[in-house]
Amino acid sequence: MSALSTTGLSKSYGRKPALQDCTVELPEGKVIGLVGANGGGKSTFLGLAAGLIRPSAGQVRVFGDEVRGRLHPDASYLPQHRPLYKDFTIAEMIRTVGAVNQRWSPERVEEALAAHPEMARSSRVSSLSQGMRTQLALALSLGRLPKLLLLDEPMSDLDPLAREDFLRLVMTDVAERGMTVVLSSHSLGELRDVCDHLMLLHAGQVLLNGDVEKILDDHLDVIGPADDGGSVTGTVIHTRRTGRQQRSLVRTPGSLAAGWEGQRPELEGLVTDYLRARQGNR
Ligand SMILES: Nc1ncnc2c1ncn2[C@@H]1O[C@H](COP(=O)(O)OP(=O)(O)OP(=O)(O)O)[C@@H](O)[C@H]1O
Repeated sequence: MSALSTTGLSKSYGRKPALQDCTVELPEGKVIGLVGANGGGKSTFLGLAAGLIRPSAGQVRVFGDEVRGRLHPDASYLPQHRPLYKDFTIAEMIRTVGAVNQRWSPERVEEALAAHPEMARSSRVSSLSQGMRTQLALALSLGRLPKLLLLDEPMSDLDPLAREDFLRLVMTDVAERGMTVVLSSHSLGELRDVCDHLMLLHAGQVLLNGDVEKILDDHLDVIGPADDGGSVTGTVIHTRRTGRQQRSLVRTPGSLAAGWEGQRPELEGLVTDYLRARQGNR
């Protein structure tokens, strides 16, 4: 079964479409990287999956159950603005979230915070740095022992060591409990290390959705003479010309003509080429 599936899912704010006719299946037990340019629809997609945003059309299902205006009991959602009460202490926050969740593991919260002795349980949320708030919010999300964890740009305010700790915590639950993670990020380098599956959104449309290795296998970076573009077979996603050479990202390439060389693309370059093709060269 898919952890998360959508059918014809659309969301408009007024007349402005933020997500258009999105039909995807996101596999269970995998780490799914949700990427795209600013305003591409990533937060909207995650908000819809969490039941916090009402669709304009279409459906979202989590483990087969239609999401209707509330978070699925097997899901946790960490939005970009961390959902914490500023006047509460850390201990009060943990108790409060624990009290409203039937499935709750205070031990998991403590494990998640163990690497941060500086976060005294008597500290008020208002006194925590942005990164500390993210760590607390993640610990609370993991305390629900979710089967699906939805994370909206979770690492944007973490330092490099905290990012490593963050990913290690999440990957432990993926490995030990088969948790599925949908993780939006602008840092493709970071995603490359942890993601099995990639979903690329641009202007509310799904440009790519699939297993990362399969996506990379389906593409080729080809380099050849600038005046010989007609020899390239397959779907050319994006081309750049420099002097007498041209470099193209090609989907489902055929055999290469004489004078051309090809190599498997890197994930970062592939995503950038898809976005450049939509936005014009910059
Ligand atoms: N509450 C809202 N009211 C009106 N428009 C909105 C609202 N939320 C998002 N939008 C618009 O919907 C589109 C998608 O926004 P969204 O925040 O989902 O993108 P994103 O991919 O998460 O962007 P970013 O990478 O910048 O965080 C954008 O054009 C944005 O301006």
